[in-house]
Amino acid sequence: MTRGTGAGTGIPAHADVLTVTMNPAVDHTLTVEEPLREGAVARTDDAQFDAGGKGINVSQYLTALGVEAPATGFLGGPFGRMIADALDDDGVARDFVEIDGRTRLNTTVLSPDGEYKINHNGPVVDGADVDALVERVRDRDPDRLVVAGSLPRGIGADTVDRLAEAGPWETAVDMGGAFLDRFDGSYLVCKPNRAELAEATGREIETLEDAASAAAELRERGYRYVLASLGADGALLVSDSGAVHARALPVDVVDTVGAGDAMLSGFLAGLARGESTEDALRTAVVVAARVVSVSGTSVPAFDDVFASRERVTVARV
Ligand SMILES: O=P(O)(O)OC[C@@]1(O)O[C@H](CO)[C@@H](O)[C@@H]1O
Repeated sequence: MTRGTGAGTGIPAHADVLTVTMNPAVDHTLTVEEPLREGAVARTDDAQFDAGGKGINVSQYLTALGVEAPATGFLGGPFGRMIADALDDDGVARDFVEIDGRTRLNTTVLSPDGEYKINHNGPVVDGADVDALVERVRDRDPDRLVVAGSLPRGIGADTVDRLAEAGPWETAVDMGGAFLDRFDGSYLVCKPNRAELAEATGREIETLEDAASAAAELRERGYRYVLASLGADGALLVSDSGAVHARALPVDVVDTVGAGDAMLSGFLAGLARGESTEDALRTAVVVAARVVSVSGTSVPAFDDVFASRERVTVARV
């Protein structure tokens, strides 16, 4: 059955966490047995389609972790309907603004020689769509708002500040490095990866100490926490009490798509459960390890995530 892309059923009147994905995507993951060759057609039986876009992934991961986290943003066209249907099927509440443009399709190719990702820039969104989105967020009056992923054409960093300042909620952002020093508001947390941290601060990041001092500099620009995802080097959390590093867990990586979203989800789930920030960092690392062990942005089993956090070693930097 095809349903509309706007509001689903079961959207709560008040949300603990509400995610905003302004540029959602269907994530198309293809696995090929041979490296791609120019001029040759690669064929595969192995194709997967997931509802994606960073905020949508956070909603899916948080919902699976037991934290109610409806999703909003912009959806349109056939891929928008696929995403709406997938969220309904997975029990993730949604309340999107329907746009005239088409939601995008992003492709990941998993090949023996590596992981290739191609992201479309997405549709154009206009001022009336943004006004409608601000109203959706106000209607849900969340405790925490997560604004994540790239912005569709026609939208700038000021829209993120507008969403953050439209009510009393705390806002987490997960966006490209070029944006992270452009916001005027105060934010709960940002989650750069190493490249984004380097881009946001104009610094070279080679060591953990480099990452910690770049994150401390970024924090001064309006974030209570900077949660930096460092891939195989684990994660770093910088707050007003200094920098803490968590080692990554050993894991067989299938692909890294969604790893950062998983890390932010684990951190927010930890905070929602009243964990200390160090324990929330541990939870973040466990959730990210689970997500990289499955392909695409599908949701892995999270059964004993909270018990497993004791396996993560943390140390002050
Ligand atoms: O183009 P953006 O918005 O920066 O990133 C979009 C995206 O790559 O991020 C998610 C993984 O983090 C995927 O679900 C999705 O395809």
